[in-house]
Amino acid sequence: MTASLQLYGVKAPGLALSSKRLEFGSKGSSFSVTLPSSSAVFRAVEHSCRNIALRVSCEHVRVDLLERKEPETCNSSANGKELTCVMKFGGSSVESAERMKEVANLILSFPDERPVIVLSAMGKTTNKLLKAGEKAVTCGVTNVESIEELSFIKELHLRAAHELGVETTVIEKHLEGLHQLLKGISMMKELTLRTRDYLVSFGECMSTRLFSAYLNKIGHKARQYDAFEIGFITTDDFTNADILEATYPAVSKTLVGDWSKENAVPVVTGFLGKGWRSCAITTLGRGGSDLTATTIGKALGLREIQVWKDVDGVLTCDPNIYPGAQSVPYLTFDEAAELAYFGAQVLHPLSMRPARDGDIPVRVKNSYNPTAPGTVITRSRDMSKAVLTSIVLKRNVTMLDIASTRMLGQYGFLAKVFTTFEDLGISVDVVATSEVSISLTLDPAKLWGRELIQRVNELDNLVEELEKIAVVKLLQRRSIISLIGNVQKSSLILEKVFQVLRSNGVNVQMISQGASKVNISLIVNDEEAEQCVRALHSAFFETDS
Ligand SMILES: Nc1ncnc2c1ncn2[C@@H]1O[C@H](COP(=O)(O)OP(=O)(O)O)[C@@H](O)[C@H]1O
Ligand SMILES: N[C@@H](CC(=O)OP(=O)(O)O)C(=O)O
Repeated sequence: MTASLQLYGVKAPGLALSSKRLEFGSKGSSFSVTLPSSSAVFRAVEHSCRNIALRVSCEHVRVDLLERKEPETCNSSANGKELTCVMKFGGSSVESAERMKEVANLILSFPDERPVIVLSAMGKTTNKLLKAGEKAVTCGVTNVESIEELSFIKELHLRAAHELGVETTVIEKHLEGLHQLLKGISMMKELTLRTRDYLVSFGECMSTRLFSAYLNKIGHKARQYDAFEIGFITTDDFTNADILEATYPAVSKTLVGDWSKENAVPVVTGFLGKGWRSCAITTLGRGGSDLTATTIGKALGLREIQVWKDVDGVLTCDPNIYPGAQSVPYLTFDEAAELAYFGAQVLHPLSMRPARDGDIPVRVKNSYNPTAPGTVITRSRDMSKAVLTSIVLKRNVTMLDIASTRMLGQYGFLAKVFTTFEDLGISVDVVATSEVSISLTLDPAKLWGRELIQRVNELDNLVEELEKIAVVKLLQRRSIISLIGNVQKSSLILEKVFQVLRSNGVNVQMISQGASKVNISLIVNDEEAEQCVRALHSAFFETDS
């Protein structure tokens, strides 16, 4: 049999290839390929070859050869009907068998859609897995059995299998694997980031297997996929990996290829990928299934990406801060990205990128209230009447006031400050500058993700370094309140903001109107922040003016 193979690969950014020519050979066939030297990602060369698939790694480049038996078609199927959209369901949407049944009904209630389904782990499984891992580090091998979270996860998934009426065998291997892994962690007495990612992957691997088995049971043909097996290729930044370009053709090839042979609904694990260098399972950061969904949307050029949550779309503020938050009907990709980046849990911070690149609308819907219109996110929208869209709060932020001691000129000062951040690998969030001083906040997600001791050392080093050229004030426990909206109307927004803050006796410690044109950020003390958000919400969204 002759199979047509497509070759693609990923070159590590910034690395020169030691060899421009790679040679492959296996089972009676061999061929070589010249690698483009400049591009970070290449996708090249079609070969006829007797082998079906082989994987080659060399020092600076990884190359996957994927089976392809037919010339690449666009998204079409045996019966000529293409996949139409992605439907992603978060943990809250699939927290029990009952919810999975409702989600299945929901999917079937759109007979004109031929969706790719992306699922997160059931309910709070990811948190429980992490907790179980932490306990395993200290509890001793003989006590792993009695880790409460392990029993909870086992019971949750086995009960779900029973209630869905599917064979428990679909998840038994994973439950056993999880148990073994926890024993391993407990023997090693350590939980590395790499192991954490492997550990949490069990959640999505099991939820998708259960759901796919259920769809098949009710007569709706489905096929389960582990994202890390179908070409989700990522950086090796365990717990916070980024999707690499090579993912798009690979994912498209597998999903479209399989669909064209048999119209089985693809059910894909959210959140997971495979490190391009390590080949180990990676995760895309908490809430990463949104990014899985938008990546598939772009890879397949689908009409729409739907993310189904437990709220009526993106809301005017976090409903946990103010339950009266209202749903926002329209957003641009830029607004949604800014909102997610500045802390709105509802969307993964990087999830808008593939949707924006592919210009694919994202619809945020409520699986508990499917008739609610939700939020539609597109490239542009009518901003003529838009003032403020949403208020976002990011807590526990560290702020630095850095005032030049005038040992350096203005240019030298700014350059030195930012070089210091670069050298120490610390990300900055919000910045406001004057000629001789800078106020800025440090990205808490990056900083607080690190071990406490490392964090404290890093801050000490940072201050020490900056004190060579400046007087530095380190201010902890601050909050960023981000006002997402039409910055063209900033005077109007700020007028109202300062009225509200003044009447609430709140002092703003820093203010920044970013280049994004959709965000004004205010820094206040942590303890005043929630009250501020509520007052601002009431002024902007609950009065007529
Ligand atoms: N501005 C906001 N709009 C909507 N939800 C928000 C907002 N800010 C915070 N949230 C929280 O985000 C949750 C939904 O996100 P998430 O838990 O990641 O959903 P899922 O797990 O279903 O993907 C909501 O239940 C809500 O509590
Ligand atoms: N299960 C992962 C990934 C995810 O996206 O979850 P959710 O869709 O429930 O936010 C997490 O908890 O982070």
